[in-house]
Amino acid sequence: MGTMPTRPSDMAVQTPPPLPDAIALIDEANQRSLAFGVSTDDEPDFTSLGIGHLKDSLEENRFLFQHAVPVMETLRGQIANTHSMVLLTSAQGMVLHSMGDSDFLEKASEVALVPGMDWSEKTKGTNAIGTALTAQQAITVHGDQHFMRTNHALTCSCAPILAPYGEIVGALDVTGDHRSYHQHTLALVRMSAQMIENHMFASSFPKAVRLHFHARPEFLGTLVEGIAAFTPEGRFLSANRSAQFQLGMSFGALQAHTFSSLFNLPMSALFELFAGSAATPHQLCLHNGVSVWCRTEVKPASPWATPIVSPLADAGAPPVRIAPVPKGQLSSLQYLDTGDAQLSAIIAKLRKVVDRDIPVMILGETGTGKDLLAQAMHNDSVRARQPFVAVNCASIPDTLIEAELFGYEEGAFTGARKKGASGKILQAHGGTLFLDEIGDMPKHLQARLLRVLQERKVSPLGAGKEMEVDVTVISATHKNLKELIARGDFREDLYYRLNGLVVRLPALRERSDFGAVVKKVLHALEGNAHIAIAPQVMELLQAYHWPGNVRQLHNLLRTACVMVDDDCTIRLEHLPDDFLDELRAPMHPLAMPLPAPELPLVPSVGAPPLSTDDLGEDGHSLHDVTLNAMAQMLRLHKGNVSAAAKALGVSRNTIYRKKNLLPPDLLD
Ligand SMILES: Nc1ncnc2c1ncn2[C@@H]1O[C@H](COP(=O)(O)OP(=O)(O)OP(=O)(O)O)[C@@H](O)[C@H]1O
Repeated sequence: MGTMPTRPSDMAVQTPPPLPDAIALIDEANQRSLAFGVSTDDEPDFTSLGIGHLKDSLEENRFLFQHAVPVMETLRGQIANTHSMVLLTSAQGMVLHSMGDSDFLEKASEVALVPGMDWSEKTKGTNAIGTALTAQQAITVHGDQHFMRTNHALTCSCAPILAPYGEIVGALDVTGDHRSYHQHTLALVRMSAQMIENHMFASSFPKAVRLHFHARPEFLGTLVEGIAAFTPEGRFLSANRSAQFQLGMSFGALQAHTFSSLFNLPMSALFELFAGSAATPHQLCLHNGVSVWCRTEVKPASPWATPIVSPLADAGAPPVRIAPVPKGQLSSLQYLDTGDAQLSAIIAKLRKVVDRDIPVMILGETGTGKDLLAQAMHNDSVRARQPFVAVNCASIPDTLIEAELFGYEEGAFTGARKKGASGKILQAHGGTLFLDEIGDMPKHLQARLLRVLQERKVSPLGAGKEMEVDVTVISATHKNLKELIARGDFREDLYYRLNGLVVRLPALRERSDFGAVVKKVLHALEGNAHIAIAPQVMELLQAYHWPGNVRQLHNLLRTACVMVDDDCTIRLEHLPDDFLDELRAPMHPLAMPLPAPELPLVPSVGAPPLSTDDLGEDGHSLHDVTLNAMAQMLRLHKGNVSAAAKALGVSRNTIYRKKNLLPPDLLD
């Protein structure tokens, strides 16, 4: 390091103390920042790239964008109310898309954290986005670790995203107020980046032989399974991170291999093995002697893995996200009718309009089940076998929404794909078009949408011709459209076109069937229907105000189900810390003396960072991270529970309680 100043300010680093690896990365980044001529006192640069570049970059990164947005939405749900935002960037560090807490979004725009801005180290010095992209690894850059003083109020965790052919295509970042720092954020960001990678992988090799494998059969179909793609002749095409880890080889090294050199089996034997049922896993032996469970079936691990593409979708284009037909029990209006009088009345009304070509508008707070209700209506209609296409108007940037909705012809604009694209309205032909967050539809497109609804014809950009389209339209919003109309932000004629029947879903706190909803959610969380809830916890849950409604309940129960002990009962100690903290807060209406929290279950300072290969099952819950931290520490300490517990800052009993959830043979 020589005598070069390696820190951007003379202030001491505040919380969190960085891991040694991170210190080295930040030192190197600071040296690069100096070499680039960035000054610690530079002001945020709002002019660097501009909107023209953004449009081109969005078009260039369309595939990444489509697969990242649904994951970003999930991540946003997990970090809701933490004064943070989720950002997607290009491989060069340009912000492509952002979403998050509205109060923080406002502040973020003051430090140029908005789409179109460049966060490479060249312009911003050390920062999580630029540094993760340069160092090609996930990192948290906190407070005054940022090179520029103007960014010292931020805490940022970022992970690069790899394309199916191994190159970095972008980065996923969570940035927040430095006072809202949380140790789990980096692991969440890593898992989410890996999820995006797996979704891109799943839609990249439709004709290849895809092998899903893991040493433990229960991990097949989860975020941590290895996926490798081969040509039908057995030539290696690609492998995700977990596959590379399990096969013990980098992407580059794998390229010299074939299916038979990696799995000790000729390709023909693989076809024979799975001839009966591709869904049944079989055990194979890897070239390194490790035995793994495999399947070749392309099972949708998520809504994005095997999208239903309507006959009109263009052949060569990366598939768009089309909302999945939900699982059996989630599929009907009857399923959603769980005894609340308001909801029953709504469902009775909706039953009357199904198949009557009456546009339905669903109002309701976030997480009340608007999307689910729209899917239920579709599934109960004669259109059930046709596509259900969901468009979230809030998550598509203004610059892309026109092309996304209406489609475009070859060469319609700079960067347009060779064969053009059909657009989501045409993709919904014969089925249902669900326009979520319709209040966010840009004003200039409202008139075009109105014409489509009135004339039942679409003209893709640059096509110069109209195509007939037959869709049932369901829209939803949590905004007050009447207010938007009064402000001139929403067209009144479109409003009247969409509101054939308007229903307002009650907030969870207003519902009288809380117990039934809890049961339904536990049921929907596969394998957890048998889990009970202690009366004290049920009372607390019932009295809570649930700002995130059923989504929040779903997330909380999913976490609690992972934490339960052998008696399968959710007690207070199984609830997430942030939820208990909220209840403990003196200002909270339910504030009550709850037992003190256990120390956080994260690796102590100096412990190695979590590896994505050790991450938990569904990639959504903080407690998966907890289990993985435990597994990693146990491995590191060769199964010594005392040492692992000490490193994690928890009691030995905490680890023993999770014994059944940890990989076998880990505990001494
Ligand atoms: N009745 C229910 N039973 C089980 N799960 C439900 C129910 N209603 C909603 N959920 C779950 O809650 C979550 C949120 O539901 P959904 O996406 O339909 O809400 P939303 O109102 O459309 O939210 P947003 O306005 O934020 O888009 C989903 O995980 C969904 O499966």
